[in-house]
Amino acid sequence: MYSVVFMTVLSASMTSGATRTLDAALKKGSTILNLKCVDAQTGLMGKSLLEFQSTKGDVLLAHKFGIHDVVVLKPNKADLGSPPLGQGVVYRLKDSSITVAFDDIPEEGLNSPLRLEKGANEVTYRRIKDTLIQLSSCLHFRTLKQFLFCFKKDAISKALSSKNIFLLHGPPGTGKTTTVVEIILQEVKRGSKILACAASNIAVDNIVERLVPHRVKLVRVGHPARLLPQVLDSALDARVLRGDNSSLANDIRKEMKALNGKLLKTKDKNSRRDIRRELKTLSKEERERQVLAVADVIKSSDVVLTTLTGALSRKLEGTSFDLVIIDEAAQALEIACWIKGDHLQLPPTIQSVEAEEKGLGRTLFERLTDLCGDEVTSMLTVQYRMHELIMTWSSKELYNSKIEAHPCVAAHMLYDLEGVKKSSSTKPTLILIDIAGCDMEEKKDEEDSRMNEGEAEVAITHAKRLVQSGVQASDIGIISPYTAQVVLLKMMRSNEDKLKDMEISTVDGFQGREKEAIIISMVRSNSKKEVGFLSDRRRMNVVVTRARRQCCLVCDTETVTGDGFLKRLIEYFEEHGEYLSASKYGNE
Ligand SMILES: Nc1ncnc2c1ncn2[C@@H]1O[C@H](COP(=O)(O)OP(=O)(O)OP(=O)(O)O)[C@@H](O)[C@H]1O
Repeated sequence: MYSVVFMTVLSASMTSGATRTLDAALKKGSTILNLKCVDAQTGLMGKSLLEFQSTKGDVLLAHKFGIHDVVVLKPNKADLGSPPLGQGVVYRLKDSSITVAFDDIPEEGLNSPLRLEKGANEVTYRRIKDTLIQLSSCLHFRTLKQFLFCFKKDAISKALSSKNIFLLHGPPGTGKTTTVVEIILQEVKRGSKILACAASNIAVDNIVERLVPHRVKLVRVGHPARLLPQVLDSALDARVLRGDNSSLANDIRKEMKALNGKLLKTKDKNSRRDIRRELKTLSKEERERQVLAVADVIKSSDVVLTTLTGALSRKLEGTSFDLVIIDEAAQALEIACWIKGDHLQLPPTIQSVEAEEKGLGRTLFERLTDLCGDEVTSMLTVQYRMHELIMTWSSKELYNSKIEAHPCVAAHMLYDLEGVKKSSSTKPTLILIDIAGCDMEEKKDEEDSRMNEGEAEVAITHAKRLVQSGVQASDIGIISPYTAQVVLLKMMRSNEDKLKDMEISTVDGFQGREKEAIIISMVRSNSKKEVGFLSDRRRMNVVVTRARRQCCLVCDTETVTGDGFLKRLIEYFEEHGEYLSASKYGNE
């Protein structure tokens, strides 16, 4: 019964985001029309990188494509539901071009006008659906009642000695990821082969980044265009290229590159067919070599890291593991994981309201917590990230005041960092910059995401002041819950050379990560006091607790205090931090 409900809601979740007409897709920015292919290269570990530009002018029309998005390529005039020429992942974006990584170069149609559509990740969908079918015949939740739950001081030894399932729960900064890394290191020493997964690519990359300095034999399985640049060296494709089979595969790729170039220039139909045939043969040969090379890399790795759905990759078929670790399990769809997390941080992202209402939003982590009641409410309580003032709001609001700050971080200040001066910008731990009454109303973009230009300017100004006081740009992060605001902030950053290493992202891009200084741009500013999903406690909990030494909140207090939860947040900042009006925080 449970699986039938899931199957229905899963389909609902897949179809709810679909656009019904081309006009609507254009309006939503989920389609780019009138493109021509201007370059084809073999790169990024054997993928075909095709660059597209507008047939009409220099700059691409406004769109909502982002790096890592799954896209499909179609002839310009094809019907909305028609089969694509190919499916790929956005690899590079410029104002005037978009580069997509394809597994294979599309066979036909590259010489005619083209369009790109944002696509659903069908591989993920198919894998989840297959898993659900398999689970429906063998799922017995009650057998999961036996598991361990413990405090961090015992966490590593208990995890190492537990026979079946071990569940680790901890509020922000209490060292869950650090503990997972330590467990992996110790298990590797004991000769275990480990599969480490998480719901999102970024959470997997966090573990890879922390393991790399320990020189563990590891491999990160996943599409290279979707990985953080810092972990590309550990990617399966990179390791395959460094393997024994790689020199032959390299020669094949060089040949393919030359042929791809020739294909673009050739007009004669027969010659084009011959080239395509040759490319097909080469591509097959390369793939066979790759299968062997991939098997070698997986076999020789002690730790394999991938997303939950990536773990169902054919590349891992036939490999067995001694230990499976699921990081950020509280953010994972139950179907996707069969355990570490915090159910008071980000929940899974679900597109369909119907799917969420019918139970897709519930995670295995929550289910286990509920099933076992008080037995499982123990949690790690000492955190090693935040100044006490930053931590206390989250602790009181979400964890019954149970979190403590370790003395090594409880009073650490921004100006304690090497090279940072004590200034009016670096002295406060909490800053509230109020845009109320400053004529900085929110706006909607074409896809209904919200932005606030005035607020973005204030956030950038504060970041510049921090840098002037000696804070490294790479130690600063700006988080906004709205994608349109993130895009706007990134555009503003591109004009500020000194801020180029500052990270700007939505909340999801920051889960599991931290920065010395975090600036939050809340965006909402309207007379109706509408706050949308800002009132999601779990989301705001993640945002505030990414900050180690300073948390700066930029918002319209008149608007956001319309919500009781946000009102308490504002009052906390007013009471314990520095209050400034945006009018006195002029642009520089
Ligand atoms: N025992 C420890 N001693 C000193 N520092 C620690 C210890 N454990 C963790 N840390 C540091 O505390 C910070 C937070 O750790 P970590 O990222 O592992 O926490 P987390 O529980 O996974 O956080 P979150 O869920 O909020 O992302 C990191 O900077 C980490 O290096």
